[in-house]
Amino acid sequence: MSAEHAAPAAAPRTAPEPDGAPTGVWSTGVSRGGDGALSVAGVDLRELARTHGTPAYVVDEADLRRRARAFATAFDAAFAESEGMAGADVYYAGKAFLSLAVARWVHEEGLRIDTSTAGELAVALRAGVPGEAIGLHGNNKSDDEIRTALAHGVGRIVVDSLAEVGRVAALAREAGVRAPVMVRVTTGVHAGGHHFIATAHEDQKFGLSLASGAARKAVDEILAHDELELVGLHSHIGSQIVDLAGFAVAARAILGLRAQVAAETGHLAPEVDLGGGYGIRYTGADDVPPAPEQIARTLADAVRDVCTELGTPVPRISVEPGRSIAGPAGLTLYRVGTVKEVALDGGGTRTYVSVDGGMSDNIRTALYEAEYTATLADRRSDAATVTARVVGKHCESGDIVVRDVALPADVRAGDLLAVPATGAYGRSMASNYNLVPRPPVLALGDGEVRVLVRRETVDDLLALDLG
Ligand SMILES: Cc1ncc(COP(=O)(O)O)c(C=O)c1O
Ligand SMILES: N[C@@H](CCCC[NH3+])C(=O)O
Repeated sequence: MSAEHAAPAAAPRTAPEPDGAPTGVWSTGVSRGGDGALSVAGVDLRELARTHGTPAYVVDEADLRRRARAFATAFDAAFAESEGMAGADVYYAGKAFLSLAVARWVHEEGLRIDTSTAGELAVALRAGVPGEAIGLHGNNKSDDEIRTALAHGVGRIVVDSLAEVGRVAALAREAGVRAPVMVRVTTGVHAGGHHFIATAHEDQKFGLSLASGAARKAVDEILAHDELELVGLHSHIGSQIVDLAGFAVAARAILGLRAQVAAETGHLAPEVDLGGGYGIRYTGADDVPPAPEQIARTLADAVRDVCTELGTPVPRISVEPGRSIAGPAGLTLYRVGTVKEVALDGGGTRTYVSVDGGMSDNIRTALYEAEYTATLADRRSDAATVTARVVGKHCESGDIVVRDVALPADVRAGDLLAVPATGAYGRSMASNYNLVPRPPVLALGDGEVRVLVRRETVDDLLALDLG
């Protein structure tokens, strides 16, 4: 279990102060001014709230770009062909957060894009990312999704079931193309911050099992279809992982399958994708996750060692980080409304601080018991701290944004609260529960604000309702 989901400390902590460190909970562009207000990339969040309203997702463009570039640089270096490797590609996992601008940014920084639905695929294509630099995942792809992927020449369709082999082959035949496919292999490695986000153990919906022989069967069926080109094998073990050991175990398993297939069929898969899932910090009390350089080096060592043992050439490697690129680059800015003190059974009190968003803009606390922290964003306070819980405005007692945090006792209606590390799986998992319009995504850079995704309005919601 990762620190993200560890039992809360007895006394809640205050949020760490922004310090510009890339390993902190805040993006590197966050700072607190002399008057106590937070700013991001030179933009004062009080001014941002006045002009654009709250709640709002705030993205630090330079920080997101830097994280994307760090992955590209680290993997290029660790898998450099001069080192006896066959190179590496980094695919940004669009499910973390995808918009036209973000797709362009990460592509400009040297990344490809991993998509898992027609919607994500459409955004990546509209952003101008070439089909060959896009991958398509999905455990239940529609014919239309597969057709669109083939029509745009995506670089890989990651096959997730035996039934999909024949379907992709038929649609490739219909389109008159040869489909580049990978097989998503479940290696049996159980990893991830919460059991809902672990993806490579046997009893879940993703992939084809290595242990049962289903993965091998898919490989054989693909090799028997002229319309399909087996470009590689894929493993994704889970998400919010801070211990890299599981990746090495999965790499060993998947490289073993690749060697076995090569020995028995003569087909040596040119590529192996080791998935995403690298963890980030959410509270500051959690472990410092490995940096891209360490991740790339660890994976490169594991791949090199296993291939040497197996006597097979090293494949081209790809990875699919999402959270570790978008997560720390974002924060959510809320306005405090009702503040209520509640007596606790065992004595003491808890201060419920209601904000103008909640589980509709961040479902992760309710869904995974994820931990976050929060701080006043518009002022400094010297008041003693109280045990606080930041909650939303939804009709649900589980509508919690931050379960436990120490906030100044004078926290009051009208204050601004910032919750860090919400750049991944915040907006992308947002809902309209209670018909609450979803917040905008605002990119901040060089003192400028750019609206990446505008705020939804009640009229937007009514426009969908045809009576
Ligand atoms: C296949 C696949 N690739 C990549 C990712 C991205 O994971 P993360 O955002 O944790 O890096 C996921 C999500 O867990 C996934 O399912
Ligand atoms: N949505 C998850 C992780 C993605 C799982 C995708 N396989 C989260 O917020 O942590």
